[in-house]
Amino acid sequence: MPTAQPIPAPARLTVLSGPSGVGKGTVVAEVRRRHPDVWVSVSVTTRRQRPGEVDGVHYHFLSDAEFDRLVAEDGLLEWAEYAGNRYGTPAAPVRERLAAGAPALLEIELQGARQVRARAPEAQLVFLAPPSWAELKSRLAGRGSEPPAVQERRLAIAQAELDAAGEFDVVVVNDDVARAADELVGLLVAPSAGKAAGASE
Ligand SMILES: Nc1nc2c(ncn2[C@@H]2O[C@H](COP(=O)(O)OP(=O)(O)O)[C@@H](O)[C@H]2O)c(=O)[nH]1
Ligand SMILES: Nc1ncnc2c1ncn2[C@@H]1O[C@H](COP(=O)(O)OP(=O)(O)O)[C@@H](O)[C@H]1O
Repeated sequence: MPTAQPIPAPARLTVLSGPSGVGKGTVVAEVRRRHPDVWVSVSVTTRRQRPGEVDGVHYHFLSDAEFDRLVAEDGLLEWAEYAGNRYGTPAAPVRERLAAGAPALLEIELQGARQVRARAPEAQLVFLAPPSWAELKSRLAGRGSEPPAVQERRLAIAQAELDAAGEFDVVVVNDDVARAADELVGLLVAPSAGKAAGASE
């Protein structure tokens, strides 16, 4: 568990989580298409680069040793192992962004979201949910970026992630990309409405 300094408050930090294949990347891309000024953290990962992914844009792709070094240096705001690879949020860019009073968006998995909650209780946690389990399976398979065994592994994790949706401040259902992007934009720009207005029971 990282021990770097706490994030300055009250700047708005939003975390978007949800199971693999639910459409996090697609919805965030739509938000950025409409609002290029929305800043999204670029994570580091030890996962292998997929075709079409650009180093430094989609992720910073690191070796295990490079990732170890960042952890040792306390350079990550949070990090987690997911389906056999490690992923983490570089702390400095997020801290700079928030210190400047500008919103920051992290797209990370459940363990990382919990770490952010522990370190920055004022952060807004948003869970992106699929309209149904069948639809989640078909999106993950339809993307075709992982072999079936990896898809199965991600679906097993997805079940646990869906069970944790109640820990989040807001649940956004990704039934339609444009609608879900609208809802996310509303949460990003509302100064503090997310936690109060969107809190799920
Ligand atoms: N904790 C944590 N999770 C991350 C980070 N970056 C990405 N993830 C999550 O890692 C999981 C796997 O990401 P990826 O391999 O890109 O697959 P995809 O999101 O299904 O396309 C997803 O749930 C991401 O949201 C990070 O910096 N920290
Ligand atoms: N609202 C939606 N309706 C139908 N398909 C979607 C929707 N959102 C995303 N998808 C598709 O689902 C697949 C997984 O989306 P992706 O953004 O890669 O998910 P994640 O980043 O959560 O793993 C992609 O093929 C994407 O085009």
